[in-house]
Amino acid sequence: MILSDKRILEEIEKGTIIIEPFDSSCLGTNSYDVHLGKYLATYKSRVLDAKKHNEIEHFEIPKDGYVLHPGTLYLGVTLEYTETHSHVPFLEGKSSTGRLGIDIHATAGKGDVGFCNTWTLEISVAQPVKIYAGMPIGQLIYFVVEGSIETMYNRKDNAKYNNKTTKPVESMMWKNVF
Ligand SMILES: Nc1ccn([C@H]2C[C@H](O)[C@@H](COP(=O)(O)OP(=O)(O)OP(=O)(O)O)O2)c(=O)n1
Repeated sequence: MILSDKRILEEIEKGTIIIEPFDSSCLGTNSYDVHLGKYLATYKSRVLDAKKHNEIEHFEIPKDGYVLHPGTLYLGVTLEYTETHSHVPFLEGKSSTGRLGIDIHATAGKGDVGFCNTWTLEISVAQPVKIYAGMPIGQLIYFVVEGSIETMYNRKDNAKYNNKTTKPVESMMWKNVF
């Protein structure tokens, strides 16, 4: 089950969902529109190694926009900081960004109950496209979770992406043992 607009508002009033900044005009019928934060990042190395810490460099999107090109993975970040304490949040694209050939996540759209942070976006494009800080970039949808939870994401010792930040965060796959 996915939360409706009214239900998302009720959860915000209860404090089980936090979205900062929040603007009720960003509520869709059963979603909330999120926006592109001002920082992007790219990996320093062209060849990535899943076992190693691949470092990134951050840069600010200029006021008059920044052109993304195919063949490069850009890490972006939502302007919105979110907390979700009782539902499973999912980050999805928007039809309007999809129609510009912009993908906002490579494979990971799911969030965890207890996730408290901005969302890192794994952005790739089908053809060159100029993007702007503050543009609508995706939407959050909230699923009802079935069953009780033993360990919330923000209580997990090995939660990799819960350190509060306004910048995109690189892959922490290197912390996995394999
Ligand atoms: N595009 C995305 C998708 C998810 N997340 C956040 C919300 C999730 O709660 C958190 C962890 O996502 P995953 O469980 O998919 O990631 P991992 O399994 O790699 O990390 P961990 O071991 O910390 O669970 O990252 C994000 O910032 N950007």
